[in-house]
Parts: sequence; structure tokens; C-alpha cells
Amino acid sequence: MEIAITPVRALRGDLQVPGDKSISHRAVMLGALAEGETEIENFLPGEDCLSTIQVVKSLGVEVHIEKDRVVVRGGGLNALQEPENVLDAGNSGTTMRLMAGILSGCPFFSVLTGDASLRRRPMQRVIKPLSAMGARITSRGGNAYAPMAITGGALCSTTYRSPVASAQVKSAVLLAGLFADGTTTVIEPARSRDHTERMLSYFGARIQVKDKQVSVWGRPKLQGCKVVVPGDISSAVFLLVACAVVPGADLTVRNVGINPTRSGALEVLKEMGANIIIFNERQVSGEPVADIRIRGSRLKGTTINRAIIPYLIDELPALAVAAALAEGETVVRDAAELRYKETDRITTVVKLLSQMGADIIEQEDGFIIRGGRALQGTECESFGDHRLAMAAAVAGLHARGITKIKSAECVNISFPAFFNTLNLLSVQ
Ligand SMILES: O=C(O)C1=C[C@@H](OP(=O)(O)O)[C@@H](O)[C@H](O)C1
Ligand SMILES: C=C(OP(=O)(O)O)C(=O)O
Repeated sequence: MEIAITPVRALRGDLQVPGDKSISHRAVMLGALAEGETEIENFLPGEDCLSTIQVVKSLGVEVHIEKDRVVVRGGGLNALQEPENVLDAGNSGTTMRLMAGILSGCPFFSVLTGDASLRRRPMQRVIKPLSAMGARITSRGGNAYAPMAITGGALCSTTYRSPVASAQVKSAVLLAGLFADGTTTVIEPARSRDHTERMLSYFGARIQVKDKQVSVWGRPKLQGCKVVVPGDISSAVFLLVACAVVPGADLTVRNVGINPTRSGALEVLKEMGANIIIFNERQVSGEPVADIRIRGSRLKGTTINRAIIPYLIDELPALAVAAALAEGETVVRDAAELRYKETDRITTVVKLLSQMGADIIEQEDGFIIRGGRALQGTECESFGDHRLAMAAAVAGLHARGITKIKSAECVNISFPAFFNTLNLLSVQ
């Protein structure tokens, strides 16, 4: 599907974005491991989370889905059954890596695979600690890439010092730790998003968090419960950036997750001069939630580096567009992890924005953008990467002429209503 974006004169709205992708995945997985019924409200019916539902269904778990309401009927940690076929995680790194942790604890054989993008992403980062806990895992490329064949069961608890700040690695080990006797601990170089710890505790597991160290006690009795998923800040950020530089723009996004391990983009946008107000702060199912209002202003360049990178890694394509529209230089560094996402997001962001006329230079671990050049509408590739397609659309709203985005249907991965939402907001 090709989408054409025309420049926008004003943006106005008061809306919600769909449920958080990271939290939706975890609610289905923990629901599958819990006893009794888990009711998930505001679930993200995007392709990635539907892959997670498919995978847990193939393991014998009953799941009912009706729009954004999902009911999971789990039978406890020992109730998952050997799947009859290969498990397909589609485009979703979260599904593959977190399910690898769960399957490592299950005493049967399973194979996890995914689409061409996912089969190029590094899996050794989970295979190594899970094998050290006792899972037997073999995979393509000398245990580097999916497909991954797992024979699980009889795990030992561990203390794992992860070389990367990755919530997927941390979560894979913690989820495997549920199946082991004793306490499993993960120590990270920097704190990654903490939804797994929060939700494990919400379902009744014993969790201890000390700075960059998280421990889970093995063999808990997880209890099915109701989870209300907050709106996805990673989706909201595209709309916030779309409005940030438009004079007179006024947008309120309600019910957005503002977990501090996810909301670095709000800090950066404020630092760049965006007129953002966060209000109605509250707690929903163990996660902080708020409403966010942005009004158009002028942005200036900034530096985004190590301390904040884990808290905004998925927002960097959107922030790169903000930087191209800002006055002055923006430097993004210490973000080499971007190279291991659905695409190599350093290369694809640089390709997209240079094609549109921005002054952007690729670095090994990020990019440098000298903002303020007029953007030019063009025909661009999404490379099948949902966040790149949305970044292209937001840049297109601020470019001269028409921007055509190829394979734009990939927005269905995380934000199926993205283009409709942009239409609702745009005053042509
Ligand atoms: O745990 C999660 O839900 C996620 C963790 C991050 O990946 P890493 O763990 O590779 O940093 C993030 O980029 C991804 O979109 C979702
Ligand atoms: C990297 C992402 O997701 P995943 O790793 O789950 O594919 C993303 O949504 O930007």
C-alpha cells in the first residue's frame, strides 16, 4: 500500500492512542502463565501483539479477542502444551525474545521463527543466558538468528549480568526464572523499560528491584486479573512531533503511559522547546498514566546520549524528524542498538531524511542533524518498518509537495489507525 501525505496547515485534536505494545504483549503472556481469567482492556490489536496471541494459543491457552478487549484463560505455569507446529512471531522482537524465555522453562520441544526482518535480528543475546540456565537451544547462524529450536525444562536460577540494556533480554531471563527454583537476578548496564517487573508483581510474583538489578523468586502462583493497558507513548510521540512546530497546533492525547523508563522523548521534546503539559497523572494497573497537551512552538537542537537513550530508543525516528524541523544541531549518540531493530534505524532514518532534503550525517552509534532546512516531499521507502513509515508521514506533513510512502501498511504493526488519526488531526 502506498500512502500520499500532503502538507498540513494546522493540527488540532483531543484523542487517545491505542494501547501500549510492550504492555499488551506482557499482559497476554502473564495471563497465559497465571491461573484463571485475565481480562485485558485497551489491548493493542496491532500485528505484533496478535502474533503473541497466536503463539500462546498454539501452546494450548484459550484466548478470546474482541476488538481491544482480550480474555486469556491460563492454567498456571505448568499448563502450556507442546505446539504442533512452528511458532511464528511475525515481525515482533518482543514476542520472540520473551517467548524464548517462557519456552525455556517448558519441558517440551518448540521452534520460534519470524519474518525476514526478525530472522536478521540478533538472538544470541537471549540464547546465551537461557542456555546457561539449562535450556537446550540451537538456532541458525551458529546460535545467532531465528529460527530457534528450544527444548526447555529443568532450569536453574541464575544471576545474569547483561552486556546490553535491553528489556527483552531482561524479561526473557526473568520469565525463565519463574520456572526455576530459587531467585533469578538480572543486572543491566543501564535500566531498561520495567513493564515486566511491574506486571509480574501485579500478577502476584515476588520481585525485588535495586537500581539496575531485578530479582524474581521462582515458581510463584500467578493469579489471573484485570489489566487496563495505557495508551502507547511510542505511538503518541509521532502525533506530538507532528504538532510540535506548527503555529497554532493544539493537541491533547489522553490516557498515555508515562512510565519513566519509557518517557524520555517527552523530556527531550521539552528540552528542545516544545510546549508540553502533562496533567491528570494517575496509576492504572501498576503503570503511571497521564494526559498530554502540546501546542505548536519553535524547536531548537539538542544532544541525546547514553543516560536517556534506553528511555526513548523507539522514539528516535520521530525525534529525528523533530530535529530536522528544529533550529540548530541535534546530536544522537550511544544509540547503536537502533541498528538491531526492524531495520537498521540509523541507516534508514538517515536515508529517509536526506532524501527529503535534511542535513543529516550517519555516525556509527547515531546521527547528527543540522535542522532548519526546508523538507521536500518525495517518494520514499518504509523498508517495512512501522516506525520509519510513521516518521516519513510526520516529515511529509511539514514538507513542500507530496510525500509518497511505499509499503505503508506496516503501521499495522503498532498503530493500525495511524493514517486515519493523522487525517482527523489535520486541518488542510
Ligand atoms: O521489551 C519490550 O517490550 C521492548 C524493548 C525494546 O527492545 P530491546 O529490549 O531490544 O531494547 C524496544 O525497542 C522494543 O520496541 C520493545
Ligand atoms: C523494536 C520494536 O519492536 P520489537 O523489538 O518488539 O520488534 C519497535 O516496536 O520499535
